[in-house]
Amino acid sequence: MPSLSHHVPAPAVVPAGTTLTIARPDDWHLHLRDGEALAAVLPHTAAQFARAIVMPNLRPPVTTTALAAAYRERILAARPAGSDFQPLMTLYLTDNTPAEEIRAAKASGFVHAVKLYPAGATTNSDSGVTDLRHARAALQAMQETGMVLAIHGEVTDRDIDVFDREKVFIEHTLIPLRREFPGLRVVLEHITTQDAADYVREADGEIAATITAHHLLYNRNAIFSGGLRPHYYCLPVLKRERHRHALLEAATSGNPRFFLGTDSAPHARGDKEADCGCAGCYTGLHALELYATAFEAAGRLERLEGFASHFGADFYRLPRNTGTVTLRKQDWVIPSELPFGERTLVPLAQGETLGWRLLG
Ligand SMILES: NC(=O)N[C@@H](CC(=O)O)C(=O)O
Ligand SMILES: [Zn+2]
Ligand SMILES: [Zn+2]
Repeated sequence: MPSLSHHVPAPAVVPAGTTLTIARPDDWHLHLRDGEALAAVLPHTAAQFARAIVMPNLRPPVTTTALAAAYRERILAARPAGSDFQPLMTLYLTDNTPAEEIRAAKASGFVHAVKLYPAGATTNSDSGVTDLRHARAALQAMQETGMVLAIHGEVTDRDIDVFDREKVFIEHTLIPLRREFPGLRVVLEHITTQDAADYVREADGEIAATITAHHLLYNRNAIFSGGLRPHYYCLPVLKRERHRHALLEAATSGNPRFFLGTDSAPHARGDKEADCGCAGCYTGLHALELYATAFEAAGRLERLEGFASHFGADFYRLPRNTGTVTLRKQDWVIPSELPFGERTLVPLAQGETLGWRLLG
């Protein structure tokens, strides 16, 4: 039986040829990069999603509404002919973000979230927040205006084991932050642990979480299967099977606090296959098909639409999309690499057979 060889096997339950039609989905966590990388990856996302929350971790980062406006124009200009894809912009929070910048972002109508990267946590996070005390004025303005705070939830302390950084962040940073700003609207991004799923399900106030396809399909064995596999390395890193299982349970539960965010994070092949390889999995090409594979394995395909097409828009207080997309149960082989400007890009599960295909 064809399957993704490093993902945890599960019986296919749907016969070949079956179709699944859902409302047009959105991606609530996406890296589009800039320049020729943007041009290479945007057509994939635009074919899959109506809108996406676009992460601001460019070099230099998108720290102001003016920079976000210019980036938005570059994305719109890079769309394939006829595409109505809409980028939803974000600002990169720093130690020095003034409250007025938050108010300007809110007033713009095109900035939908402010992103917290703890300094040093992940790709291009060196301008991130070193101590949340420095960001108090901005956080206060976010709470007042209803601006969403999107969080990369990992501590950066070198003494904390890399597999524990999300859990420790929730205890040491997120809970105190939400106690100080109980009205802040929070999305905990790309959750990877049972601890995060339990916290988001049970916490008071306005909180939600995005979940990637790769964290639903793989546990940390995928990184070490027969050798070191850099294309399965992302941050927060894949965790144990019990965590994958808890994430799959959350994503397919129908709870509107959990919704789709691919965290598709393209890096050129040579930047991942390196002495110090970059973190990030590229799923922009085949995100919906990967999610459908995970939901099918859980026996919950009927819950994909809420997760992919309804709950994120509701949380962000945006209208749900009109129109539909259709997936068909049909085998196809994921390309082994894709053009990426002058370089190449390796999609997640390259060369393997995927059992769902988005009809164009
Ligand atoms: N997820 C990743 O592994 N990498 C992301 C950054 C991020 O989302 O933390 C990137 O920009 O490459
Ligand atoms: Zn992140
Ligand atoms: Zn990301």
